[in-house]
Amino acid sequence: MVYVNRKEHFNAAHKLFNPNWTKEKNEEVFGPCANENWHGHNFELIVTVKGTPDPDTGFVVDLKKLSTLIKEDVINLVDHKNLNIDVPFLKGKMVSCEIIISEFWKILEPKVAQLQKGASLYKLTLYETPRNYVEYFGEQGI
Ligand SMILES: Nc1nc2c(c(=O)[nH]1)N=C([C@H](O)[C@H](O)COP(=O)(O)OP(=O)(O)OP(=O)(O)O)CN2
Repeated sequence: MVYVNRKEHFNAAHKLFNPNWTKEKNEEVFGPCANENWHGHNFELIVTVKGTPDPDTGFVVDLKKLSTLIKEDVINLVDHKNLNIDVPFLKGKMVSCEIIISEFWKILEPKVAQLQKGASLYKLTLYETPRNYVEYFGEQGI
């Protein structure tokens, strides 16, 4: 098996805010991330696809096709958007990295499987800041 990676980026605004809590409780739990007038991040999304190289092309998956898929099905929906307001698949959800990455997985997993026979989505990695990032392998429970 070979693991092939494609990194994409997007810029987006959000706030971490539980509507069932008071403003004070949100500020206590989320700190500046609960700022009611939003804040922004430069996100990086790394998509890892697993498979065996095709004998004719040497590719597990064509990285150009993978990049186009990620951009059309995920990046274009979140780039320069307010994640709490503008993105239908995040509506009503807490927009932590954990929730964002699991929603990305639901979109990408079936589409990646169609790119090349035997190739499958292995892992997503989402950087919210250069120091804060999450990884998701599609395990259930979220
Ligand atoms: N488990 C999670 N914890 C936190 C999340 C998250 O999505 N999942 N998100 C945030 C904030 O949105 C944001 O990431 C915090 O930004 P910031 O504190 O500026 O980030 P840094 O740690 O990189 O900045 P430092 O200057 O190093 O503190 C918070 N928690």
